[in-house]
Amino acid sequence: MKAYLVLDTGDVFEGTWIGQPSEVLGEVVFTTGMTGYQEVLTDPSYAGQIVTFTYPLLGNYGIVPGEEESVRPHCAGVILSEAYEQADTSLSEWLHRYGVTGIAGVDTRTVVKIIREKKCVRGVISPVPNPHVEEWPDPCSLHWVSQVSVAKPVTYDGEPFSPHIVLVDFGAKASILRSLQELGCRVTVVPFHLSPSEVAKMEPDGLLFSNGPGDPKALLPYLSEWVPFIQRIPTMGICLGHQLLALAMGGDTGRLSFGHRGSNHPVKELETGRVWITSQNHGYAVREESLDPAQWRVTHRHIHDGSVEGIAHRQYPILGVQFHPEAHPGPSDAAEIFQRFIETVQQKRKVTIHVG
Ligand SMILES: NC(=O)CC[C@H](N)C(=O)O
Repeated sequence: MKAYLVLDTGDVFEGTWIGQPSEVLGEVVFTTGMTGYQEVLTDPSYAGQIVTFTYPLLGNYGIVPGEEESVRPHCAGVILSEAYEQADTSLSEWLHRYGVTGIAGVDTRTVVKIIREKKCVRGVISPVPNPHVEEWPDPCSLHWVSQVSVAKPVTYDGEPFSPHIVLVDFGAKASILRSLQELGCRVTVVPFHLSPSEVAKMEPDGLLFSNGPGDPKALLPYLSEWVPFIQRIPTMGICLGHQLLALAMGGDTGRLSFGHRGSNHPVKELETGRVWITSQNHGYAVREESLDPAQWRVTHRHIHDGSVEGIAHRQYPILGVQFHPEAHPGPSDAAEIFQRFIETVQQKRKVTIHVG
């Protein structure tokens, strides 16, 4: 049986199935990393999306236990050129185990060119070349975050006297938790819908708003409640979390013309002029013109399109980064962001202890 990739632009690609043969639909995005397919496929931020890998060979180093970013793959589907099937655990077997659908043998270069030209492209992986689509999934639905956030709070002990960070889970990658643990922190991961006053009872020294899937505006109803807390408790946001902090404080977000996804995105730190190669996965970004310069400082910018990649509040201890300092996949040039956040947390603790 043949597999077809049918785009809403009218383009049709014929290929072969990998993973679980079934019909899936979603936004078609592309990622440019040369390695790290397992981390990409298990990154919860891809929930609802069909991911095209631009690197032409996938599966060549198998599936490596411990390299997951969550317990299972979350993307709706996978598009690739060639799948290598000789590894101990093959990619196709692994996708099949989790019911994830994929199509191989696709001219991914052409798919990417179409996305770059048309900006937002939706598609279907189907056993027929003319599938009937009743309704496209809505990226601005709460469904995506709801299905990837933890069900109830979980605490991970840290080193004695270490700060307590509450990680608000919108679909957090495991490497974010690991990065905080490496710095000795005690971490409590909480569901995204837990009320901020419940979180405050946990006496966090710092808050971290995680990455996650979908349009950040789906979370608007939850944000105003957080404002008094993020003005008081040092808070950092990563990717979706960064977008949410901007929205909460009156900023706006919008779609990029096409997303930044891959392990090779250059970002400039404006204060030092240093360029980091960063890991990225986002289709939305904070709109610079929506940020009041009296309140916000843009700290990082994408070298390719100049979009906002980092912000810091001038008055409150809030910082956000659009890229992924936890890497996985990709380089750890930006890992020091965690260090800086924890320093701010420690500073605030000292002041509080001193004053209190
Ligand atoms: N990795 C993320 O957190 C992605 C954020 C958001 N879903 C976007 O696409 O922009």
